Amino acid sequence: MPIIETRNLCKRYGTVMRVTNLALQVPEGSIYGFLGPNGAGKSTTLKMILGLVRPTQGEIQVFGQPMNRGNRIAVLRQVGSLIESPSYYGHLTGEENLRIVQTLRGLPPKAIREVLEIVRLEGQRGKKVCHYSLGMKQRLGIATALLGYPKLLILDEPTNGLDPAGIQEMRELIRDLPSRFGMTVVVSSHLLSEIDQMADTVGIIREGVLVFQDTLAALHGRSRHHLALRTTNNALAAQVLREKGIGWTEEGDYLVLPILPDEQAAGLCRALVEGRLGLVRLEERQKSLEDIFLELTGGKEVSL
Ligand SMILES: Nc1ncnc2c1ncn2[C@@H]1O[C@H](COP(=O)(O)OP(=O)(O)OP(=O)(O)O)[C@@H](O)[C@H]1O
Repeated sequence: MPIIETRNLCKRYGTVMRVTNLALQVPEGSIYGFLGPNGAGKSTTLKMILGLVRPTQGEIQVFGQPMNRGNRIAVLRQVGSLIESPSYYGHLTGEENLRIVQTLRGLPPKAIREVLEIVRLEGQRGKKVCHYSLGMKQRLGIATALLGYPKLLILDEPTNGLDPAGIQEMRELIRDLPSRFGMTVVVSSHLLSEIDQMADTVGIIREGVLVFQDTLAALHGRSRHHLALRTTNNALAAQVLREKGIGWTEEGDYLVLPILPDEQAAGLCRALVEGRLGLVRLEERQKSLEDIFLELTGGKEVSL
C-alpha cells in the first residue's frame, strides 16, 4: 500500500492549471525525491497533501485513507513537515521553541532531547534562535517536524540556502530516517544531484505534470550505454542494419544502436565496408542522468 497516493490531483490558480492530473505513489519506507525545476508545482502539490492548499480537483490518500474534512487532523497528526522557511521565536532558544511544539502536541519532555540529538543540535540548544546560522535553523525545522516520530515526513527543499557542508549534513540526516525510525520521507528539490544521492524513488514534475515516476535505479537505467554510427551514406547503412536485425534510431548525423557484442559489431563493420560504405565513426556513448533530466523537464523531446 502506498503511503501517499493521489489521483487526478489538480490545482488552478486564476485561469492557469499549475498542477495537472497528478498521480503520485509514494511507497512505504521510501525516500521519495520529488524533483522539478523552479515553479514546476512541487510546493503546491506538497501543500495540497498537507491540507494547506485546497485542490481544484482530485483525490489524496494518506496511509490508505482519503483525506477529507472528517479525518484530516487525525491523519496529519502522524505527518511531520517542513514547508518553506520555518518560522521561530528568535528571542527564545532552540530548546524553548521545541518545548512549545512538544507541549502543544502533548508529547513527553524527553522527546525534545531525542530530536535535538538526531539533528545534532544538542550543543546549541541553549542558544537564542536569532543567533542560529541558516543551517542550524533548517535543522531545528527538521527537529520540529520529527517531534513525535511521525510515520511520514514531508520536506520541501530542505537544503535551500545551505552551504555545501550543510547540504551534505542534511542529506545524511534524511538518508538515515527510514532505517532508523521506519519513516517514509518525501523530499522535494530542483537539484538532480541532490535527489540522486538521497532518494530511492523519484517523481519528476514539469509544468505541473508528472513526467517520470519510478525507482532511482530505473532512472539510472535510462542513461544506459549505446553505440553511435556515422557513415558516408546513413540511408544505406540503415538498410544493412535492417538486414542484420539491429534496431536503430536517427539522431542528427548518427544512427543510434544498442550496445552490440564484439563479434556482432565486427560483423557489422565488415558488412558496411563490403557494401562500399565509408565508416566515419562507431563510438560508444552514454547519456548522463543530467541529460535525461533536462530532456524530461526542459521541453526537449525524450529520446532514450
Ligand atoms: N498562491 C498562489 N497564487 C497564484 N499562483 C501561485 C500561488 N502559489 C504558487 N503559484 C504558482 O504556481 C506555480 C507552481 O508554484 P510552486 O511554488 O508550487 O512551484 P515549485 O515547483 O515549488 O517551485 P519552487 O522550487 O520555485 O518553489 C508557479 O508558477 C507559481 O507562481
